[in-house]
Amino acid sequence: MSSVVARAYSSSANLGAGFDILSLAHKAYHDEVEAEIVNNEGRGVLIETSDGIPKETHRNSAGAAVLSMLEDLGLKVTVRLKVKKGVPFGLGLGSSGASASAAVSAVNELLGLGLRREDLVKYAMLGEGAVSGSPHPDNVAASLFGGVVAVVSTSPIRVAQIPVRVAFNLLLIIPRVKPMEGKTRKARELVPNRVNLSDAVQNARFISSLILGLESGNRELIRLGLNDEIVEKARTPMYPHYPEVKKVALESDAIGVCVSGAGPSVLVFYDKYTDIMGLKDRADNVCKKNGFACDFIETELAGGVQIERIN
Ligand SMILES: Nc1ncnc2c1ncn2[C@@H]1O[C@H](COP(=O)(O)OP(=O)(O)OP(=O)(O)O)[C@@H](O)[C@H]1O
Ligand SMILES: N[C@@H](CCO)C(=O)O
Repeated sequence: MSSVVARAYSSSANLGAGFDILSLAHKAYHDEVEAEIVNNEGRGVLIETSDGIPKETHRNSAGAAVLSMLEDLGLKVTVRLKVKKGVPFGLGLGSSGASASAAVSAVNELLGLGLRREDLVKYAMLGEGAVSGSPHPDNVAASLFGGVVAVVSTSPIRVAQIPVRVAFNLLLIIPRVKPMEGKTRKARELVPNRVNLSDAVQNARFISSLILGLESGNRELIRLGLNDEIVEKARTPMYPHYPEVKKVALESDAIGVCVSGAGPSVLVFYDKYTDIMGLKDRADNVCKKNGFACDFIETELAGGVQIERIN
């Protein structure tokens, strides 16, 4: 019985003010999903995993994503997905998105569907919706495309890859805490439906600054762009450590800092001008002051989803 294995990397979404828009993939962690055909009698998705995530298809981001794909394309096939988690979940590292991205890519290859990556984003984000209550495209766009991406349209899906003309490294500051059940769902409930025009304009300025800074290699524009007047502020109760972690990181001359996805992890952009050792010490003290230790993962931009092997 043939099978296809796909690998998708972790991601940090909501770069600066880019809530549901700007995201990047990093090599910190990855998921692997193996897809195989069980039979051609009926439509179904079976989940095999021993990594602490739901085995029910509709509660698993990978299963829900693939089922939406089979239903939308009218395919009568039952597939099995063996999900091997590498991305820790519930920490803002795009874990549910990585599984969904790897799963739809493996099935696309397995069934020879020839779908474009935008099509795969459409299905993978439905997998995200099964987990967080609302389909958001940013994590899966980063895991599928790689690099830094902007989801510029959701109907139809359009993803722009942002050219990065500046050398930077990434530091993930990951609280060593028990993942909150349904963390992203709860975080999305905190986002206001109505905002002040002044805050919306300020966030548009931040997004402009971030994208222009990445494309031009302007360090100051990147730092300015990694701010958010709306979502990060609304969600601060979920990560009270963040404002002070950001403060000490900038005092250590980080390029810029933002919350990774829906948190609680924090993403730091840094380079040769950054006192990275001092930054980690200071951030570690802040975490301890908040009652928990943190892991510090130095990483870099990752590519998009990869078909690892076809058995
Ligand atoms: N394939 C999967 N991989 C990871 N988590 C999954 C998966 N399927 C369902 N889940 C559930 O989703 C939740 C984790 O997803 P959640 O969106 O809250 O955080 P995350 O994806 O790890 O980070 P982010 O904030 O970047 O989205 C957990 O409750 C987990 O049980
Ligand atoms: N944009 C999503 C990303 C989750 O990682 C959210 O913040 O809800």
